[in-house]
Amino acid sequence: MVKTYGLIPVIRGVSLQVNRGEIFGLVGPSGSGKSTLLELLMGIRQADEGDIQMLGMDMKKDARKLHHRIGFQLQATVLFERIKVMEALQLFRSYYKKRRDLNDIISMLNLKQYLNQYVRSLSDSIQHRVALAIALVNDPDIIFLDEPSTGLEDPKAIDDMWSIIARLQNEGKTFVMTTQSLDEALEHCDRLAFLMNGTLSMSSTSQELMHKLPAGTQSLGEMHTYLGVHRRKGESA
Ligand SMILES: Nc1ncnc2c1ncn2[C@@H]1O[C@H](COP(=O)(O)OP(=O)(O)OP(=O)(O)O)[C@@H](O)[C@H]1O
Repeated sequence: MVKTYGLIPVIRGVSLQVNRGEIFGLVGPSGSGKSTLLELLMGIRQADEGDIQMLGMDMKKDARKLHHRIGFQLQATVLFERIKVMEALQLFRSYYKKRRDLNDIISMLNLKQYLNQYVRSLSDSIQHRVALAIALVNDPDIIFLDEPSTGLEDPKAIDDMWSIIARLQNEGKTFVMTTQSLDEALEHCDRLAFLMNGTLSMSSTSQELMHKLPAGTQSLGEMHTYLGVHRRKGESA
């Protein structure tokens, strides 16, 4: 895929495959093009070049059908802050024919006590749970998450989020997520792809990568230094 904003190329020829049932992480620093790539995959933006096949369908030809089979949690939750939690869930659920049981979503996300509260009155971490709940209303096969732990300062909230994602993966759901955190990606994603200036520098399973990385590699900067050294030597990382 290629995507240019005006004259500025943001995605410069990315090709990737995500396997059904896996948690796939797009890792990269701020501005590397992660959100844009995610938005292309979700069909929110159109690629200038390239095709997307998903669930046996073509994103251009079968966009409407595909939209019913995906869910997403973007970084901003401002869209629905002026309504109550239950109203937001019912509203988004009403857009779809296939729907997940609302009580199941409410109990999985532990939202019962907040249903009659305005979204804007809730803490960031609860708003985050509401956004994830909304991503589930159509019982999607593929769930896209844009930096899901950004804004969650409480470690318990982050652990809870990953437990919910693990439970959904056990049901067979596929996740495609972006993150700036190498640690988080290594711990929770089955496979990773590294995005830098709109190109993929590598994709690998987390297991393989953990064995290859020098002990103590923690940051994305160290990771890119490692990849750069290997590329200069003509080796595959
Ligand atoms: N609608 C737009 N019009 C023009 N440029 C844009 C637009 N959206 C993003 N960009 C630019 O494209 C580049 C990639 O942005 P993108 O948000 O995809 O990166 P990112 O890796 O997700 O960054 P972050 O982690 O900060 O969200 C940035 O330089 C950004 O300023």
